[in-house]
Amino acid sequence: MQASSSVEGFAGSGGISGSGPMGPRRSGSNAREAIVRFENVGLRYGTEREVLSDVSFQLHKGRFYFLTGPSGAGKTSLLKLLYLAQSPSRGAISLFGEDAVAMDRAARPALRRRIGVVFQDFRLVGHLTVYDNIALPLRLAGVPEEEMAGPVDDMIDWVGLGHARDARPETLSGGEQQRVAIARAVITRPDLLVADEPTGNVDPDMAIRLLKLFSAMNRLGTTVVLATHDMSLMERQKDASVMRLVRGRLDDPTGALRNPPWSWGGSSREDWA
Ligand SMILES: Nc1ncnc2c1ncn2[C@@H]1O[C@H](COP(=O)(O)OP(=O)(O)OP(=O)(O)O)[C@@H](O)[C@H]1O
Repeated sequence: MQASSSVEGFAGSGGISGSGPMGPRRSGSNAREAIVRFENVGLRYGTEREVLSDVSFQLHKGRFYFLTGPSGAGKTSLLKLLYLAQSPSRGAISLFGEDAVAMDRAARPALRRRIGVVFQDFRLVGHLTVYDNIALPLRLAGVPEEEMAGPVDDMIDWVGLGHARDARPETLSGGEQQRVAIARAVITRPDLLVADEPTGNVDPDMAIRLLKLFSAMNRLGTTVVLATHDMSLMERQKDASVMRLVRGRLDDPTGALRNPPWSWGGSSREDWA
């Protein structure tokens, strides 16, 4: 994995130039557009302690990011903030240049349609076939049936589910359901793809194949954020940047967000799994 400056942890108040919380990009940052900005974001469920604290970073258009960290560190919670399923308890979030916190609820669906999501628990529609689950986002977007058939069948073949095209989700294995969820998330070529442990239920060969799919989308311009514990995936995607959460905070004591974690002094690859 290359050193990269495209994830810019700027925890605390000193990192951003400009006036407001969504002010101009700080000088010297990546020339690519920042499509996501978190600043001092905190999240608390009910009256519990914060599960995310002082989370600040930018994601740049067309880049590939891994989000890693121990179980319970807050990865799913951070992704929920990204795809607008959760509002922060404090802090500022900007998505595609829009203030995602202050935004009118009615404006959210339009923004949400630009984001493809692979949920950890898949969330397939039980009464629809594999084909219809994958076609669903295209139908919602008003794509004519005759235009969608080719791309949906190509996608079904790509994720190796040609044999299950007309099957219902309950008849599929966990790994097969996961592949349907991935195909559904990417079929619209979203601007931002958010995937929560998308290879957690498949064998290593299929994990590599799915990573190639994410990578191909990324080359077409989709910004990818992939939460995973899988070190071998992170090693394969050489140009990706790594964000690591530890107990709800982005862990960047020595610039790890800009450098491959396993080249980080004193840590072994196993420390990052
Ligand atoms: N809806 C909720 N209500 C209350 N607490 C929650 C809720 N969702 C998550 N939490 C808590 O927030 C913390 C972070 O959970 P989260 O699922 O975001 O972590 P994670 O890093 O994705 O974990 P894993 O790798 O096991 O999926 C945990 O302590 C969890 O118990």
